[in-house]
Amino acid sequence: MDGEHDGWLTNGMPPGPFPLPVLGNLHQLGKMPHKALKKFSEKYGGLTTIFLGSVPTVLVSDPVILKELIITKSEQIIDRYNSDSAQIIGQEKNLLFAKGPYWKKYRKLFTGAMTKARTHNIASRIEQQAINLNNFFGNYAASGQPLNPHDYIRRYSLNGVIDYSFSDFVEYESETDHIVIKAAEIMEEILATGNPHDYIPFLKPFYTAKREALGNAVGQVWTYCEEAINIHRKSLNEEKPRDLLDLLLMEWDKSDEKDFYEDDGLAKCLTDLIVAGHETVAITLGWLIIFMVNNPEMQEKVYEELVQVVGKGNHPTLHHRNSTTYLNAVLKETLRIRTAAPLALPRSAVEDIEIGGYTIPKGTQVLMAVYGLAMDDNHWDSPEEFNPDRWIKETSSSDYTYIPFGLGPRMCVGMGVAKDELYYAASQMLINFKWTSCDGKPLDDEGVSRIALEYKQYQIKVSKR
Ligand code: HEM
Repeated sequence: MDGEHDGWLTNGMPPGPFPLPVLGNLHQLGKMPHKALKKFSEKYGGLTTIFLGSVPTVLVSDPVILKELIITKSEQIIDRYNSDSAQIIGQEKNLLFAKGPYWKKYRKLFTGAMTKARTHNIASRIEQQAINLNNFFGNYAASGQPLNPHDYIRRYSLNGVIDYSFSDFVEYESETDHIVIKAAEIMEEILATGNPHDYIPFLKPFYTAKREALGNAVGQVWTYCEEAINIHRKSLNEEKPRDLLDLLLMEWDKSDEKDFYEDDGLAKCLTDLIVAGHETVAITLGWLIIFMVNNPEMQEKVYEELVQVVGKGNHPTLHHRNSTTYLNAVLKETLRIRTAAPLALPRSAVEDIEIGGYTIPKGTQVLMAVYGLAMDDNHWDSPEEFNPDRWIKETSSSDYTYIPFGLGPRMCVGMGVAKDELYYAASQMLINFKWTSCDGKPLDDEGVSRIALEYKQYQIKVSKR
């Protein structure tokens, strides 16, 4: 079947808006691309072709087609699409952007080590970071000053990853020149705004300085990870693994494919945990605070549930998670309504794929409409409403319409860590403090669209319970 680009035939690809030379449809995405893309899906259907500059891209927004493509045909869509920036970040040697058998082998190593991390209670490192964050908020509450939580929740999410992975962390109170914080900030700033040369290759020469800055920042994190590998290898005690890196070295040692792995590849994959795990968790916590401030009765309900399950003066732990139904629903709803990765991460068609009566040609970039699916009123009652009860009443058809961590064999490898980090921080923050707006008005809940769907920074009052 031929798709129509508003009258323009696309050789069997799904329909979509008419693309301009050079720009493609970039000019139609505006300041909120996730919303513009949702409108395209509504107009053209569950498979829509758009051109991001010169990059042909298929957006998948139908849950049935999504399941067929990402689960049933998973091998045909397992690779990532590598933009120029992605190439700089990973050189196709990292988990985020590598392809084929290389990716599979490193993914196996990480999945194995992360599963073992559960039995060795490595998540207790994250718990300690949540306690440190709350001690910091405690000092702030005592001062009575308005708080912009942005920098501190970011530091928590970074600490969560580097403590869990390397037994390293930075203090909340101090100015720090920790190499990873500086490098992560540079990387995120460069990536967040999007890079036109990723879509319009002839612009590359105009972005030399930016490309070099990205390469230098990521290079510093590789060096940090390589040094951590050396130190861990010398001090590893297999009886008492301290963190994820210890467990990775142990998995490597017992692997049938021991000779395949290299320090260079491991360092690049470890770098991903920082790149992919820092902003995403911090942004989700930032949104959680907004929705709790704007819905004081829900905040109160979470508090009461925590007091009942955990007891006042006690630290919530993962053992309490199964009993805090309402808090779990609040976290799920936050990840639905303001998902940090509204288009997940781009996949690439490994070969020509026949689906839904159309062809997705080999090499085409494929995006999952994470935001579009989560906000589709064909699948959700009043999707624009923050309503944790929808998860308790189970009235939603959430299977393939709720995919904040992606789908299939290439879904987020850090999902378990992310959920632990979110639970620890949220439970501590909400049992210990009351969060209110400074002027009694609701906080902005629209946000700004950068590479992630970010909140606008805000100030709030935090008072001790
Ligand atoms: C709220 C927090 C997070 C969200 C919403 C999120 C979301 C995602 C999504 C949508 C993908 C792409 C999945 C796909 O293609 O199907 C992904 C991949 C990935 N995420 Fe996360 N993530 C989060 C936290 C984390 C954390 C904490 C880590 C590390 C500890 C992490 C590490 C990764 C890595 C390494 C990949 C690439 C996996 C691969 O290609 O094999 N993420 N994440």
